[in-house]
Amino acid sequence: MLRVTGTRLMVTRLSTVASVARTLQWQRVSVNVWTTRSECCVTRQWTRCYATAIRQQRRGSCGSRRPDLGLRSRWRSALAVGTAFGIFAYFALRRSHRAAESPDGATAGSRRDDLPDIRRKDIERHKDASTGVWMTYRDGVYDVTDFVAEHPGNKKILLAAGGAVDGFWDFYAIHHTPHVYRQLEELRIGNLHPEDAAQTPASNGSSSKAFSHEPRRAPVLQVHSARPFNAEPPSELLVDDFITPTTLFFVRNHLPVPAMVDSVTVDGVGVHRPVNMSVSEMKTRFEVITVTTAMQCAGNRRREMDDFRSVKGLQWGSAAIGNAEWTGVRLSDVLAYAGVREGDIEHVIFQGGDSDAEGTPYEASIPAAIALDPHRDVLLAFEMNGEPLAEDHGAPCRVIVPGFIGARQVKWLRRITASRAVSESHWQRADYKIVPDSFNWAHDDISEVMPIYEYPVQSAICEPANGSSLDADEDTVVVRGYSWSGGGRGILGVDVSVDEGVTWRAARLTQTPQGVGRQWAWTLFDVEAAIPSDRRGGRLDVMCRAVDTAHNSQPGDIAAIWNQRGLLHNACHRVTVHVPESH
Ligand code: HEM
Repeated sequence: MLRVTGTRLMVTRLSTVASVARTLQWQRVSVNVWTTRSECCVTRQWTRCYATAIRQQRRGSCGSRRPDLGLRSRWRSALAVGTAFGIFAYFALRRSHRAAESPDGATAGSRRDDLPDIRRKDIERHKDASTGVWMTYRDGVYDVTDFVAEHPGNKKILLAAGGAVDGFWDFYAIHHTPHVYRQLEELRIGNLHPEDAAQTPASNGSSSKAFSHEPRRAPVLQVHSARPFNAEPPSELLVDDFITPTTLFFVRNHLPVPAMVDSVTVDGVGVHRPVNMSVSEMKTRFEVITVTTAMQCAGNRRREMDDFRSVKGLQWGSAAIGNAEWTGVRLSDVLAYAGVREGDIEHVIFQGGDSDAEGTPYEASIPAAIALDPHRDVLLAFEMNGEPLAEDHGAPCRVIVPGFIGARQVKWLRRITASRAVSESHWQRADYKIVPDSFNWAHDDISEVMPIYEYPVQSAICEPANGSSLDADEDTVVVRGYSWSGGGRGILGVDVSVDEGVTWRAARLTQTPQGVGRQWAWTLFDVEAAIPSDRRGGRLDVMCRAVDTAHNSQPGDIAAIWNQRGLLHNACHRVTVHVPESH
């Protein structure tokens, strides 16, 4: 990899260098030159590029004539354009560096004067690993070859190989975040040639139709992605109620909300009696129960992990969690009715009604031992907090798997399949997995990595809010937050520190009685702590850490659990507040 930080030019593969050089008709430029990690060396190459272009313009050359790149003519050209180019290059580079460093919706994919123009026909030739994979976004050209294996959306990215991502991102609008723009610009190799830019196909409007079932949402939600909708409430509001109001419950949609269909089928290995039933049939055929359980997105607190070291994914704060009362029928009853027996199957697959641009539905699976165990309280739920499910939460019926990450609790449930293997979906096989730093994306197989199911022990401070200012009249600070552990493990205690972890105080816990091993609901905690006098007029760090009933505690720092998808961030939580001088 050749990285030239001075110009923010990043070229990821030698083959790319060669291809760019070919594109620009630099056949005589030795690729060896490019491997030198010297900024001025590369700058010289770009100088040549401009020089050649200017020479061609003077000659009225259409570019089909190969420029003379012999040593003497190179120097003559460089001298001829030297001064003018220096001034021009300085301002051009400065402008494009700014765009490259912190691209936003306006600057991502905009032209950069420090990069070459590349013709569409050359981009179209780069469609697979043998040629390298290139694609465009607006006026930008990107080499994503090495990124494909690491792409959180897996092979989907190849749909845009050799072409434009713009239309795909109308649908997968989860990409329109500063975070993705930044990653994208790191892969930048050039500009789409101005003559080809006009031909980039516009959106055909199909994404608007796909998103025609989106419901109205509470304005209080902080939106991370509008399409598909992903949002969380302000964390201070989370601790006001033990049961999170539905309108404040975080929403994690991978795909557009589908049209409502009231039918769930059961099929697959060992199914002697295929089932196709509506919610009202479920209610009459099976016992209806209510389970109080927290649900947490596997990406909750990702933003903190990203602050430590960059990760890939939506920048969730600490409120991608909620605690609700879910009413429905036991999955174990439904599977028994269909004739499925333990021993026949290894996994149960859930298919949602939401599907991607190619019509592939969202899918996830859970181990059969969990699905068939009535004590695990896995539900086909049709009510949340005493009301029929809201559209954003899977109406009319969704799966609830207490103690598991949210991604396995499939919304808009259409189909349940008893199976010997896990779901084939990319969300099961390639995403929602944590790989070690040693994982080699080019050679190791992500589908061999264990999927995440249960959540580890977690706690977070919701009040005071990070970055807020305490009241000057107060000598104490009231700290409130939530705690939870996956797998039915309850919370034994939560400790809070206001002196950088030197001393800790036990917080008061608010819990609901649930059976041992079935403690699905969260625990709220609060404590009032004296503000250390030496903090007046400065900042105060407030920390919390929880211990679950299996005596697991939260890791002290992020380094040990950092992973590139930013999943399961449960390191000790810390907020920093300002303490004014007392009056
Ligand atoms: C070209 C550069 C691209 C970059 C830098 C990129 C980056 C990302 C990132 C960071 C995510 C994680 C989002 C999250 O879960 O929070 C993601 C997810 C995804 N991407 Fe891309 N992507 C690219 C191209 C594409 C293309 C061309 C497609 C489709 C044709 C695509 C389809 C998807 C899908 C389906 C997901 C999963 C969404 C989900 O599970 O919610 N991506 N991508």
